[in-house]
Amino acid sequence: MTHYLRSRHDAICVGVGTAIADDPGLNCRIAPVPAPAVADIPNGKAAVAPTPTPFPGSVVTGQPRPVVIDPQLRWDLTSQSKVMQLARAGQGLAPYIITSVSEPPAARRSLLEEHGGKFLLVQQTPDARDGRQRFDWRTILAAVRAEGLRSIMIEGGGEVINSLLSPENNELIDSVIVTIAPTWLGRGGVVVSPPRQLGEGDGGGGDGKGEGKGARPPPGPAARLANPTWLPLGEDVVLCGRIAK
Ligand SMILES: NC(=O)C1=CN([C@@H]2O[C@H](COP(=O)(O)OP(=O)(O)OC[C@H]3O[C@@H](n4cnc5c(N)ncnc54)[C@H](OP(=O)(O)O)[C@@H]3O)[C@@H](O)[C@H]2O)C=CC1
Ligand SMILES: Nc1nc(O)c(N)c(N[C@@H]2O[C@H](COP(=O)(O)O)[C@@H](O)[C@H]2O)n1
Repeated sequence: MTHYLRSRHDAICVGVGTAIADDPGLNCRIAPVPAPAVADIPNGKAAVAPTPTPFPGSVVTGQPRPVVIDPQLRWDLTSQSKVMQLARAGQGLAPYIITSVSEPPAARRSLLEEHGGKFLLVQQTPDARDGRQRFDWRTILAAVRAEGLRSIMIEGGGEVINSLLSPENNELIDSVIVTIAPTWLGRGGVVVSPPRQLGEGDGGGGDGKGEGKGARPPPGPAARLANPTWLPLGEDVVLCGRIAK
């Protein structure tokens, strides 16, 4: 499923936490999946949803562009990083690294550019919730779009997914695909639990403990997927849906 989805997007995105933890390849390791021929569709009706064509204007060539969110350049990218080895072997593309470091180390920039990657300089702004300097997802997507990339799969990890699933970003998400495997990941597993929107309350902005005037508004309804589809796939179940409005 992951590689099928990678084959359908111009770009795939992970956070620096994933890049450091996994040294991922971030390439597509299946051949492009063709749309089913009409003759293959039983009784003239599709037994499964037809394979979607890539987004209009997409530059999909079989390999997605890895996009790594690394504001402080914590990822020690070297010529031996898997993504760079795959780029040299013609089995993947070198990453675009979204950073707020205006002058990345010259050697790393040269290495990246020799492989066809680049740094994309993006300014961070204070997060409305905690004041931390963060990238706004609209700015990230605009920077990716300016490179001619028209579709992006946000693959992980937990912090990236939580930040994108924040209520204020819901309108940016076309669809959500979750694979559920019969596995407990344990303490080191990825926890996805985006913040919940506050509901209509008295809005007093108090300490959140009290009742009535001055208390924090109660939480609004929990976020849900609309029209969810559950598909068994081997031992796993794949959940697809759109964010409910
Ligand atoms: N099962 C699955 O499908 C997947 C699992 N994973 C797993 O996820 C784990 C890593 O997850 P996690 O540790 O949460 O790390 P992430 O990969 O989510 O990266 C988090 C880092 O990315 C940067 N970042 C994320 N969002 C923003 C933003 N809006 N603005 C600025 N910077 C941002 C921050 O870097 P900084 O701290 O430098 O500010 C942050 O610490 C790995 O173990 C990996 O195996 C990963 C992908 C898929
Ligand atoms: N196990 C798993 N299932 C998925 O559905 C995933 N999207 C991932 N994602 C991440 O993919 C990376 C694997 O490395 P390659 O890029 O394929 O070399 C790794 O970062 C996983 O955390 N994983």
